[in-house]
Amino acid sequence: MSEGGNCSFCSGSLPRLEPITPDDEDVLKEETTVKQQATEGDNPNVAVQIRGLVKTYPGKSTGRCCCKKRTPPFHSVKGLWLNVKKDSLLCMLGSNGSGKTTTISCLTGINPVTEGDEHLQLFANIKGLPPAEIDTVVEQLLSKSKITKVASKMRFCSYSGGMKRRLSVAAALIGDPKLAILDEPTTGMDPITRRHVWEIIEGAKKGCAIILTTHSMEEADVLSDRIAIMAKGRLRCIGTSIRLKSKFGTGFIASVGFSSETSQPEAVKHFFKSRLDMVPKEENKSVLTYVIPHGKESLLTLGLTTIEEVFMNIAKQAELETAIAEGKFTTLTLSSETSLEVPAGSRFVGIPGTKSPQNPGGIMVEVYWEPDESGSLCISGHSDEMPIPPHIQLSDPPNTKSAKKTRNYN
Ligand SMILES: Nc1ncnc2c1ncn2[C@@H]1O[C@H](COP(=O)(O)OP(=O)(O)OP(=O)(O)O)[C@@H](O)[C@H]1O
Repeated sequence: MSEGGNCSFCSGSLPRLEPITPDDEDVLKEETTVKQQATEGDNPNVAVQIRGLVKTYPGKSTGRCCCKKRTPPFHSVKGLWLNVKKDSLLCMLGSNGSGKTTTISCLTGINPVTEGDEHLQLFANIKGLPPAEIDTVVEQLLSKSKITKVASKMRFCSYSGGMKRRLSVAAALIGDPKLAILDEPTTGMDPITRRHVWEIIEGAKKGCAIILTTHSMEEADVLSDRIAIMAKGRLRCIGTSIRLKSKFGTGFIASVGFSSETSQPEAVKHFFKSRLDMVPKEENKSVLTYVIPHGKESLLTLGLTTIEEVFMNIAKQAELETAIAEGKFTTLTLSSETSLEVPAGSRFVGIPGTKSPQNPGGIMVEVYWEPDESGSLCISGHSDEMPIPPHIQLSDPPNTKSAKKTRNYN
């Protein structure tokens, strides 16, 4: 399919996006499976198949009259191959601007695609309910979405944002559709209402394929059969929550809580130090948190890391790639007040000029990142300075200006 009438720069046609081979084995496998199924014919277990979706927005005009310029075209989705299976929920995660809504808008036809097919093996039922069933169904809808009798007499426009969303989710799922697409269905809901909506969604999975986008990692963990994480318009990983946690999590999280002042955090710290040679990742009055690397888990009984950590690792990797490609750097100010320019998302940063006979590799810090309100990564802190351990690989940045300040990162 093509997006007729949209001209880019001066040529009148949007530039084609060169196919990008995924780095991740599961993303590559998904792409290969979809391509194979597309050639061989329909797969009865698949409700929606996205075949090489590309969405390119034309550049915008800036300036006036003779000074008019166009910004370059922007590839919002860069070749997405994805199966959504029947009777299951696929959750799409991604930072702001990663391309989730664009994908959904292309799927629902709100937005024309630039390249690719979307192939719906099952269409959502047009809800042609028999008139005799309508009253019962409406009552079920209101009770499922926990809209009270008083509220049911109010106009929809005077509902709160949370009530509107709750009713919209129930309305989307009523009448047993075969496919439901829910774009951030629980945004802005209080935790209790959110749980009601989760129950509605969970109950609707049988007989229905659901595509859901969210910024809530807990929601993704609770509801998903598979999770797809997008970054910068590309699918970066796909799989069950357990698969992603064991593949992308740095290990296991152990949180040790202290219920009274008589508890002994020092004894716990000593245990972890002597048994696993580890210091707490986070520490406050009542909890010590440790990240146990893969390989050491057999020494303790542990739970897997969270989807939030998986998401942050994927987002950091994507930011790092872009920062390196575009030469974008962020200022890291160390406790010693030294400032270094580091690519966004870099985890281990070597400090220039710290090589010594005691520390022949030099000194480094681990940098902590968190998303800001717009979803971009910003520095939330850094570890104490420490000698660079032999197993940590730091590479030289390509930016010579910054290389003067920051020699190493990864
Ligand atoms: N009409 C448009 N013209 C140009 N660029 C657009 C347009 N719509 C979206 N984009 C760009 O496409 C990218 C993907 O946007 P999209 O809304 O799909 O992201 P998202 O993952 O849904 O983000 P969010 O979590 O904030 O909803 C963004 O960089 C956005 O600025």
